[in-house]
Amino acid sequence: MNALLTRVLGREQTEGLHRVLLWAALAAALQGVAYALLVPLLTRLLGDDPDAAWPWVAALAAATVAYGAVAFTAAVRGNRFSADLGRTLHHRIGDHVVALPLGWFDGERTGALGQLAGQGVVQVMNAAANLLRPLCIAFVTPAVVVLATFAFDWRLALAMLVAAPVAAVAYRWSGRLMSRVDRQSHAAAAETADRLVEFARHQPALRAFGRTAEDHELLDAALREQHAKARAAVRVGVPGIAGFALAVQLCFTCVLLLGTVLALGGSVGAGELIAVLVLAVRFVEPMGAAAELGGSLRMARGTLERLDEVLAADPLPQPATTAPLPETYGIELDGVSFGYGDGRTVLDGLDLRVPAGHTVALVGPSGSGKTTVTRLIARFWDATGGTVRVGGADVRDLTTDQLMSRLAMVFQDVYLFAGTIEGNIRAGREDATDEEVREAGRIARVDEITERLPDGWAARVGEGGAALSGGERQRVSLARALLKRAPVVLLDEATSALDAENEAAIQQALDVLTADRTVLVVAHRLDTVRGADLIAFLEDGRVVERGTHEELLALGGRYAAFWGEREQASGWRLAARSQTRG
Ligand SMILES: Nc1ncnc2c1ncn2[C@@H]1O[C@H](COP(=O)(O)OP(=O)(O)OP(=O)(O)O)[C@@H](O)[C@H]1O
Repeated sequence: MNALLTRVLGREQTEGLHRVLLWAALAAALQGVAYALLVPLLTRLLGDDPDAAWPWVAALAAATVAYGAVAFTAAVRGNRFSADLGRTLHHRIGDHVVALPLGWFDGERTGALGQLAGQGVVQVMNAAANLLRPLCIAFVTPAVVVLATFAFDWRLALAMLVAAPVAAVAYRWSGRLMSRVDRQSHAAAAETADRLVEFARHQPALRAFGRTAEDHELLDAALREQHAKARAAVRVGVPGIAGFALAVQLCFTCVLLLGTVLALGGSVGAGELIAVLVLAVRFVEPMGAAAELGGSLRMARGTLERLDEVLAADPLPQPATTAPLPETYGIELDGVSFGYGDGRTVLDGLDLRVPAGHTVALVGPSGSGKTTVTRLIARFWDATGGTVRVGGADVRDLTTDQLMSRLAMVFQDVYLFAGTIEGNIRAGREDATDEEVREAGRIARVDEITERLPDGWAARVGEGGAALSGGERQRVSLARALLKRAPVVLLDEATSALDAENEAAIQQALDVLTADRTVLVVAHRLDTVRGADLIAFLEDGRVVERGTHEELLALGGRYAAFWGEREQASGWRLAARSQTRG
């Protein structure tokens, strides 16, 4: 457990936790001492000379005041520690997650991570603030009570001591039962959370296909599974908790019986018996509370284990020493192989060169790996074989900042941050002047959009840019790329057709963005393909043909066939359009 804590919380916070535990244990011990003082106090009070009780009253008062002060300090420290812990955990998760390869963030993990960083961290914080003290009381107070009883009557103390392992065994048994169902319930809850997020996010698509909550099968199945697990938790959990409570009560009854037998035998007086019974109650009560605390403690432990898994995921390795920044800006892929981890090979010994200042177009059938090539250059993933170089430097020898400062990326799925239009453009280069930001905006014709909006450049774009149209989002993202002024441009051309206004604006911005740059373009427009300095035709993760448009047409191979199909398709589109107009 300690190793798990150190891994997840870090050394400093684990030491902090030990200090909080120490204060809580001290408070619990003082509470035990106060209870123990009841024995001589009650014995004197119920005996022949009640005045002899006064010194014990004073001792009890002193122990109670000391307990109050220490318990208050323990509570304050516990709460302060809990707040620090929340911050630390969020930082640790954040720092680690930003260094993970993008391959780590598949749909399921993202949902689970959200739950872990939100609900999970709160659970651990609550455990630190509200669980440690009662837990110490549950174990330390009874221990002090047993020790005190030894001073008074060793037979009763022994009976309590025997009762402790019985209760401990029952506690472990009920805990084991519960933790199995806890794990299953948690997995079911995480799956339901994922499906709910998916259901909420993809409402347009679901509605378009007439899917309501009832017939969204995945969500429905997840909800059913969660319900079943919740019922199983009750089925298994209730006997566990009841069994533990029974064991505790049995122990108490045994002590009670023994005390009564001893009192009847005359070896213990009535006053002592009452005192010892009070102690016995104080002995079993905190142990009973342990059963309820156990559930929350197990959940906190489960959360720590899941956090441990996240923190154990290998980050994208960063170079030990920083390589000098490349002077030239060509791209080279040498014998690059890659798969997404599902056993399928996506790129298979791929060789590709984009000389500095040239434009290479990647074409090929859908799924041939064109987008994957751009992702490996941007090091969203590391190639499993071969080398990817930018400006002659292996991308693995460059820090993320170095590599990203070289690249401007324009991908199909544009994401805008939920800020203003201006803020989104500025994200391309934070230290750009206002004039530079506006200039980039003007080139991508974002000014035409801001003129229409009441807040102009300060108009908010909504989450992911939802307040703008698809074409408008692309224009803002292009302005962002333009502002970056990176020497290497990776471009995944949009496949979807845009209206004439957006199309013209985007083309104009792209012309500026790619002029005199090293450009690798996943090309879909025939003009882009034809205008490239070199075309690489990809099939099954390899470059099967390369050359200029004319050379490849003359070759009469895969590219020529592809070109023929595309031309025919665009001919059909043109014909269809002129027919509808006519
Ligand atoms: N994140 C991912 N996880 C698993 N497999 C993936 C992932 N992204 C792509 N693939 C798979 O890798 C293969 C290549 O995909 P890629 O997107 O590179 O192809 P593409 O040539 O760009 O296709 P398209 O022209 O349709 O965009 C495909 O079979 C695809 O299913």
